[in-house]
Amino acid sequence: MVLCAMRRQLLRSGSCAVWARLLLQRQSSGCVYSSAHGFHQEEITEKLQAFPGGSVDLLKQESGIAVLTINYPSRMNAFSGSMMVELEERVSQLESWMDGKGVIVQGAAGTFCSGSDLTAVRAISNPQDGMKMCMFMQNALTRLLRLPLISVALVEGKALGGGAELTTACDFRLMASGSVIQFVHKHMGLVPGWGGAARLSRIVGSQNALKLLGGSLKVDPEVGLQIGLADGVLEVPRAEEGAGVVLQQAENWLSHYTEGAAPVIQAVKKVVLSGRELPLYEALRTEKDVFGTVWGGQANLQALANKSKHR
Ligand SMILES: CCC(=O)SCCNC(=O)CCNC(=O)[C@H](O)C(C)(C)COP(=O)(O)OP(=O)(O)OC[C@H]1O[C@@H](n2cnc3c(N)ncnc32)[C@H](O)[C@@H]1OP(=O)(O)O
Repeated sequence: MVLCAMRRQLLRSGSCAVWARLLLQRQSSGCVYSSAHGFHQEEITEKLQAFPGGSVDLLKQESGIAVLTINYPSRMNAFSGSMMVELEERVSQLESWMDGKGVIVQGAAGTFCSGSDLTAVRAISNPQDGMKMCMFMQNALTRLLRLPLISVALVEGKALGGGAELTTACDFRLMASGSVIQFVHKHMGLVPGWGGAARLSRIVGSQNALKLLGGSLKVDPEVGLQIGLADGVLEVPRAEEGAGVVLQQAENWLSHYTEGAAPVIQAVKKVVLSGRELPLYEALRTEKDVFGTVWGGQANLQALANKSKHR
């Protein structure tokens, strides 16, 4: 409501650029829900902490590529309540990583994530708490998608339910041979609530999204490539399975897009993000602002001094 009033006032005063900047700031903070929507972060965090187990681990590497690991192998990396809270904390850490360029989201022990922990789901099955959990995860996953880092979901084994939704909160998806992404929500009497349906429709188009959700279809790497859900398939020879071989392949794949100075890579992500999320007029103005942050910057001056050629 407050934002709508501000928007009207800014539009009346012709300050569209200011509005666009405000919108982008709001977007980059990822606050889909705030107290104005009845969402109280501390209240839901406390409720989620009552369902502990597993962890979400973050490894920031000197290469500028971080690895975020969903780690609860005894439950096929399902999200416990405390893991949802940890996810949000890890996203905050990535938001303030000045040297970061990319992030790979993976599951521990050769499988991606089997969605929310059904033990917790059973215990908080009333609609009010379900909605609060849903708002919490939408906020966290929207902020993950809006990081100024290029993100890749590395899918090994199974990505089910909320796990499938998590893959859509990354810029790219790489599927290892034998892996499956499946929106099993319909079988659970549900629809996605972590923002997965909205993002999926944008990735594969609404026709394909309707098929995947309506049929709870199993997407293997071949189908994934066909419909544009997967951006690459990692073939892992049996003898080389395990021991981080797939992760290394994903890092190699991502490094094609993260080579260069961190401020430039972050700027690339920001202009694409604004193109993806803002109306054209506002995206153009944002692009100009981001351009201003790299023009005459260290990488730009260095390239000019080197008389770079692009043969
Ligand atoms: C946001 C909405 C949602 O995400 S709703 C949740 C959607 N996810 C599901 O319904 C997944 C249900 N699980 C399964 O279908 C199977 O366990 C899958 C993942 C296919 C693995 O099968 P399989 O390889 O045969 O192993 P398993 O069933 O013996 O599982 C190993 C242990 O992991 C557990 N597990 C698995 N998924 C979850 C989950 N989402 N929540 C809680 N626990 C889960 C299983 O119960 C099993 O535990 P245990 O060894 O029996 O103690």
